[in-house]
Amino acid sequence: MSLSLARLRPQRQSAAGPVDPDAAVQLVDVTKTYRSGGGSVAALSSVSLRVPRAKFLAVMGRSGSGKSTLLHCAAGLDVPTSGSVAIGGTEVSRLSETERTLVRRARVGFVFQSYNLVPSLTIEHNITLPLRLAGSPVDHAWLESVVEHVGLSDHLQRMPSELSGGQQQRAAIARALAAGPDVIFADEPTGALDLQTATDVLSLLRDLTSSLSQTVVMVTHDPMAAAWADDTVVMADGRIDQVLREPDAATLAAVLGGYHS
Ligand SMILES: Nc1ncnc2c1ncn2[C@@H]1O[C@H](COP(=O)(O)OP(=O)(O)OP(=O)(O)O)[C@@H](O)[C@H]1O
Repeated sequence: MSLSLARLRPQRQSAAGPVDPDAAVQLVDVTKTYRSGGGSVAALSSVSLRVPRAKFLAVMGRSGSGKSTLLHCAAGLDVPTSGSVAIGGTEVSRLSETERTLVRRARVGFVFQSYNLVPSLTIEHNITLPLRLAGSPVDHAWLESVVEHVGLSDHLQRMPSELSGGQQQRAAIARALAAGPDVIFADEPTGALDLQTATDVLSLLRDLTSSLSQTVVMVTHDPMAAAWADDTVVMADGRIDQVLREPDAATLAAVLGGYHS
């Protein structure tokens, strides 16, 4: 039997409650437990989170607080032990691995600290790779606008090694945007960049939410980076401990400092 996205249309009801079709991402009562050394670790405990469309959300918290686990579950890379995760109204937490892969390819973009571009492909082919993997046609008008948006129109035929770190990260952002995803997950996207280049990349992510109504969820340790987001959730011991609305970097640094003492 072939799988198609048509079969994975948005649902209105999930085992954990109603799915909100207007949310880009919705977690309801998500728990993730890992077995570890004969015992178990609760990496996420009863996490509920709704990320509206066109929001830029930062996720912070000290090491081990559950940020990566949250990102992996929210992006459909992993399934929760209990609770539900919906992306663009489709409950991914109850799909098979193959179905989740299809949803991810069509609806989720990823940006990583290390860019993860394929070194042997041109920038153009890197950007269109997710579309080709998904067997989707390349919408050239959309692609042109995305490439222009990230400022790489003159670099499409170059190889990744011929670009600066900031340019490579902008190519990775274009790749994440190419399929018109419900949400882009960015994991420490500026961790490898100098301050000015990091500022350019954060300004671009910020701009995507306003000009393209793109939802972005960014995990970061850096209060300066998180300050570019609309809101910041602070994780502690696998829970969302605080939600800060439009905090500035100084407020975030002070709040984060409290978790390290
Ligand atoms: N595969 C795994 N097996 C066992 N325990 C795990 C696994 N993955 C994560 N954990 C544990 O779950 C908890 C949350 O880990 P997670 O990686 O989500 O934290 P984090 O906030 O992303 O940390 P960091 O900032 O260091 O990346 C930690 O106690 C971690 O040791």
